[in-house]
Parts: sequence; structure tokens; C-alpha cells
Amino acid sequence: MIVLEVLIFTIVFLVIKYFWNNRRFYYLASKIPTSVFDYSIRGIYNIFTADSKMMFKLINQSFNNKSDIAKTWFFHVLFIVPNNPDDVKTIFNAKQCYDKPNFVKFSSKLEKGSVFGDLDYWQSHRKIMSPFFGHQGLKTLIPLFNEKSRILVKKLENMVDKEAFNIFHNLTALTLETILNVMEYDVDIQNREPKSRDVFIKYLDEYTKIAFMRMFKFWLHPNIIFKISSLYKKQCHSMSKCGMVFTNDIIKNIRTNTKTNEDEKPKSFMRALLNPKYNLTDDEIKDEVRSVILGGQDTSAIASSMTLLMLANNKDVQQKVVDELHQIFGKTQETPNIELENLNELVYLEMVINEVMRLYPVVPFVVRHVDEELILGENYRIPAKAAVIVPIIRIHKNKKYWGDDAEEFNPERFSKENFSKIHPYAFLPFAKGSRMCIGYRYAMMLMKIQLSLFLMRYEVDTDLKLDELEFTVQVMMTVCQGYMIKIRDRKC
Ligand code: HEM
Repeated sequence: MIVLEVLIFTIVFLVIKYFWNNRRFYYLASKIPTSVFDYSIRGIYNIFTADSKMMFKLINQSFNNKSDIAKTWFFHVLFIVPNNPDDVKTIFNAKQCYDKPNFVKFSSKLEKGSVFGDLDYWQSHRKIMSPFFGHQGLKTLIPLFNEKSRILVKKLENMVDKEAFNIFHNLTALTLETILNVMEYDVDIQNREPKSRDVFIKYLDEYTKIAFMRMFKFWLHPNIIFKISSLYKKQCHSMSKCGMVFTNDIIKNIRTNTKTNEDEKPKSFMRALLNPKYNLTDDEIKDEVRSVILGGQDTSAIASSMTLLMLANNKDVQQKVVDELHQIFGKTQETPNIELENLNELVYLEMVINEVMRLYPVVPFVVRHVDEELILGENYRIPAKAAVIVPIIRIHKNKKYWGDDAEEFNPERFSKENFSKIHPYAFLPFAKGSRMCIGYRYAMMLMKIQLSLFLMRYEVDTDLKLDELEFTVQVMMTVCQGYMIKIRDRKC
């Protein structure tokens, strides 16, 4: 009996101590309006059993709040959800929000690396890699982007006038082959048989699915529990099977082909990472390679696939894109060589890509950890240790910033004149601030080149209706039905 009393007393004491120590956290949280998260028995059952499609629905539900800011509790984690671009600006530029919450880091096997690494680690690595993702560094990649896109166009010849096919598979093979080539690793993926080519996609999909599920299943956060679950085995297996299998070879290849001199100006970010002056271990470099592959491969393939699906559904817009291409390159079916100055001329195509990424952001929300108390606007203080979810997808469709037709597809919003009137933090496909996407210029260049070459050669059509599309999220938002398109030779 005494033992039980002592036990109850200890538990009550610890609970009171916990709340007392964290009283400011709970006080500040109480001042922020609450959004709806369904905590009924059914709601909790859904959280425990949800797959990633259901999880996306649940998260979207929790954003259903008209106020500028909302909070939602996900068990013990406090999420702050800002819904106005001024607050998003503060968050993306505040030093105390550079870090990612622990539950995001837990969910990845890439415990280091730019995407999931700790703050100090991220800062030093970003500095090493940034110059290669700048304008000058990327200029040298234009011939490679042309060459890889030309292979895509050639490969698709046998799909002309055939059944609908999922263009994402072709585009993801292109983006992977390209990024591996950038890392000086020569591998032929586009020309593989679909069965062997798609193995990679399948395992990458499985890997990210598990990472996403783990983020929201808090009981799987402690490594000790995760490692005895079947998911861990599955994640290790998929990681070894997908592109991560290339990482050892990439490093070995560069190490054997070069003697990296400390004073030598490196030609690629891979060589920069291998420079002895940074003293990085092989594991650190591998994590970085994986971060760039994960960050850069599926993302641009999804955005390009979605652009083609939208063009297939909006023939007038497709025609305008083609008119622009013909104006720049002449009326020909031949695949031209796209130069840097052409990229600047592809103004309408860029407007279309932006409008697609507004309506269907590849990364629909990003998460940050609040390290120290943060003041938002005049009314709210966000307590330290909260997590912030920036709901990119909601801000992109907020009528206050995009007008009453915010749900409609209209590339004209991105004309120079119209876009200059939009809040700079109302459009966030690559996030913003110091931790924004390092590869955004790379992605825009590659997408413009591959879409131009594709559209010069093929007309694109689809039987998929936009209002029937279903989406799922595993960090990235994808169409459940696949990006099913049909192609015909374009008549000039
Ligand atoms: C349409 C294509 C792309 C989209 C929509 C996209 C989107 C994003 C977003 C929203 C983030 C910020 C995530 C956060 O703050 O939590 C991010 C980070 C990142 N992206 Fe991209 N990305 C794209 C293409 C690329 C490419 C092509 C590369 C590399 C070649 C790349 C590499 C990275 C890396 C390394 C990070 C982590 C940056 C850091 O934490 O400092 N991304 N991306």
C-alpha cells in the first residue's frame, strides 16, 4: 500500500514539476487560437491507423482555420500554423527558426546532411555547397541538361499515339541520371528497361513513405523502439535499394580519379566536399550526397509531370507555351540546343511552371523548430520548443492574397506586372530565407529545358480530369492516379 502511495505521489510530483517548469510554454500556447484537430475516439483511431493519404487529409483539416494563426496539439508537440505571409516572413528569416524539429530528424535515416542535419552541421555544409548552386556554377550544367532531356524526347518516340502512360517515371529517371552525372557519376538510367528503371522509384517511394509516417507516429520516435519495428528493416532495405546505393561508388569514383588539392578551386560540390581542408568523414559526405539526391530528384520530376498534366488539361495554355517556343527557336519539330539566354526568354513557360507550383506545391508544408521565443506580429509570442508548420499549400490559395479566383489555373498571375503586386511571401514553392531550397535555380533551369524540348516535339493530352485527381503526401505531394498522359507528334 505504502509503495503504491509513494508511486502515485512521485508521479503527481513529476507531472506538477513538468508543468511548473514549462509554465511559460503552456501560458503562451494558451494565447494562440486553436484549430480543429479531431480528438474524438474516431479521430484518434484515424491518427494511429492513417496511411499517408489519410494523414494528408488530417493535416489539411487542422489547417482549416480562417484566422491568421492557429495552434494544434499533436499529442505532446505544439504546432503553430501561421496563415499570413508577414508571419511567414518573420519565421523564415528568424535565426531561432533555422532548425528542424526533432521528430523530423528522427524520421530520417539521414541523421546528418543538409536536409536533416543539426544546425551547426547544416550551416557549415550549406556554405561549402552554395557556390555550386549559384548562377555561375549552374551555367556549366546547361549542356548536360540539354543532353539528358534530348534522351527523354528520343525515348518517348515509342509512346506516340499509344495508351496513356505515367510520365513521372520517365522524368524521375531523367532527374536522377542528371544529378548523378553532376556528381561525376556516369550511369545510364533512362535507357534501362522500365522494370529495372522503376525499381529505384519504388524503393525511394517506400523510403519516404516510412519517413513521413514515422514523423507523425510519435511512439516510433525513440530509435530503440523504431529499430525493433518491422518498419526499420523495411526502411534500411529500401534505402539500400534506391539511389543511396550509388553513394559509395560516387565517393570512390572521385577519390580515385582526382587528388583533391586544398588550394585547387573545386569544379563540383562533390569535389568541394572531398577537399581535405573541410575534414569531412566519408559518412558525412555520403549523407550530403543522399540529401542532394533526395532533395533534388523527385521534386523537379513531380513539378514537371504536374505541369504536363495541366497543359494536357488546358490546351489554350499549351498552345501559348508552344507559340513562345516557336518564336524563340523557329517552327520546327527538331530539338534545339537551349542556351542560357534562351532560358531568360522563356517567360511564359516560367509563368506556367510557377502557376502549377502555386496550385500544386511539391512540398505542401515545411516544418521548423522554434529555438527561442519568437514574436509574431503585434499579438503573439511563440514559445520556445514549439514547432511551426508553414502551410505553403494554404498560403498559395489564400484569397486575400491571390484574389477570389485563387483556386483557378491562370498563369497570367505571374506576369511581371501582376506578380509585382503579390506579397513576396505568398509564393513559397522553394520556401524562403537562409534555409530555402539550395537547388531552386537548378530545378528551374532543368524543368525549363526538359519541358521545352518535350513540347517542341510532342502534343500532350490526358483523360484525367483535374477535379478527379486525388493527392497523397510523403513530404512531397503527388497525384495518386499517376501523371497519366498521351502524346502525339506535334504538327508544325
Ligand atoms: C521543383 C523542384 C524543387 C522544389 C519544389 C523544392 C523545394 C524545396 C523546399 C520547399 C525546401 C525547404 C525545406 C524546408 O525548409 O524544410 C527545399 C530544401 C532543399 N532542397 Fe529543394 N526543391 C526542389 C528542387 C531541388 C533540387 C533540384 C535540389 C538539388 C539539386 C534541391 C536540394 C535541396 C536541398 C539540399 C535542400 C535542403 C536545404 C537546406 O536545408 O539548407 N532541391 N527544397
